[in-house]
Amino acid sequence: MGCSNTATLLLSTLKTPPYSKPSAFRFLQPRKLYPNLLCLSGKPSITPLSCLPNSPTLREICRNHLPDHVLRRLEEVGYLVPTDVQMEALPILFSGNDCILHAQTGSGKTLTYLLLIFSLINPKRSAVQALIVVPTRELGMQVTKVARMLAVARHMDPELEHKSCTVMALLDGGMLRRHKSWLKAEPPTIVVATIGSLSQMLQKHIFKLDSMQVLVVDEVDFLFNSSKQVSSLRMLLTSYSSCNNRQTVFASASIPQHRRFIHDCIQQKWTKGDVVHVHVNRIKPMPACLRHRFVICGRKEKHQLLLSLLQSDLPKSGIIFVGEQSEKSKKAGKAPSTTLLIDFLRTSYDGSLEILLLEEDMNFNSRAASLSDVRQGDGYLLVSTDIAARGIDLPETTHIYNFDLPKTAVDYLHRAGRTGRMPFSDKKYTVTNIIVSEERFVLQRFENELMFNCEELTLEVPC
Ligand SMILES: Nc1ncnc2c1ncn2[C@@H]1O[C@H](COP(=O)(O)OP(=O)(O)OP(=O)(O)O)[C@@H](O)[C@H]1O
Repeated sequence: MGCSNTATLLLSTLKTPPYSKPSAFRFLQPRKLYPNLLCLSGKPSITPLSCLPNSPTLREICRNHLPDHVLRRLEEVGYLVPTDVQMEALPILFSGNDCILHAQTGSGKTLTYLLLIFSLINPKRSAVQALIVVPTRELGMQVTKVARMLAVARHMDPELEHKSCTVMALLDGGMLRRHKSWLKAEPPTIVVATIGSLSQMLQKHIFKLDSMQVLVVDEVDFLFNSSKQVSSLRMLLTSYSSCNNRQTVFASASIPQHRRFIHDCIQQKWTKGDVVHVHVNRIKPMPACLRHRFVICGRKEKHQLLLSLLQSDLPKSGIIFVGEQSEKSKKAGKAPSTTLLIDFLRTSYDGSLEILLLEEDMNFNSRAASLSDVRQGDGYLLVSTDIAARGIDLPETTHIYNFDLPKTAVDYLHRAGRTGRMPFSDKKYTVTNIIVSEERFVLQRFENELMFNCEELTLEVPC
């Protein structure tokens, strides 16, 4: 495209909230309702707790709880300094408490709960000792990869040298028959599962939870909100296992109505009564490294505008979020917006990034292929629906584009959080919303709810 596009930043009414003090501290806030309940809440801080002078290393926090070979493995892969959520939550988890990990996207919740698991499992025992429940196959594959990365640590004790812990991914779209034989022959130490596949195994009594010491539910708010998954999840939490026999961890960057949720956890016996709510960056849920912008245009100009943005931003890698196709549009036989956008980009985009698609309607193999291409390539533009919005960790992503606005503020938070996933980097990452003028008030609502500021960007639309 030969036309120039000059980006001019307009309107930057930065909100300066009274809480943005550059101090980092924590406080204990006992709840009236549950005197035993601890709520650890880190106030927003410019300096992360983990970067303050004299803050402990990850090894120091984990020293008396993790075997030495796992500690060494952590350092080999570069996990030296704890993130804030790791620093706050690990001592609580190691002391045996159930925990609700409530911290920003990209803050390191996965490693937090995995370190608890590795502190408790005994590789000599042939039984499933930890279960991690995730909402999607893609997130399950990612968590499995991190768990296996820790599991390859070689034991120094010659008796245990060849007895490393095993990690099974029991995910929708997998080969359940093969898993069945594996579970019967030699149960894995850790299972990462989607609720559908797990429930099938539990119903057929192929899989028992008698020896489970840790149960983790990742993206817990999403699972409780999903009409397809919630009843199986409740069964897992109460009928198939008892909170007294296990340590329970719920994790998410968003737990709307968290007091209500904690109340339910205790009442329904999903957790023990002294569950601790670790709430990091309580008042500022959106990572500070994200810069948010919006561009207003007509509906028909969106494709061209996205192209102009890609040409001026030059992302290293980016994710373009598109809304799900409505049932009405499907029935009318129309092509989904994802297909239209992919076709447009493949013919008009002349940059170096690979254009890839990820959406729910693709079969599991194509979905896996897209993600593996994303991880192996030199740079990508991933066009996706909200299936990529939760948990997916692609640290190379520098730009997020909301080609269609998400439905809720929580969805916005998770989409935006697919970038800015380098805990100790001081780089800035960009989230851009391409909206029509009537959507401005929706975006404003998200800004108010999530306490961030979105700047307007005016582009000279190409002729
Ligand atoms: N202590 C650490 N040091 C360096 N990098 C870390 C550390 N802990 C986690 N990370 C990295 O931070 C990135 C984000 O971690 P993770 O995927 O656990 O985030 P999360 O809190 O689960 O985010 P989300 O809510 O979006 O799922 C990962 O790439 C991970 O490898």
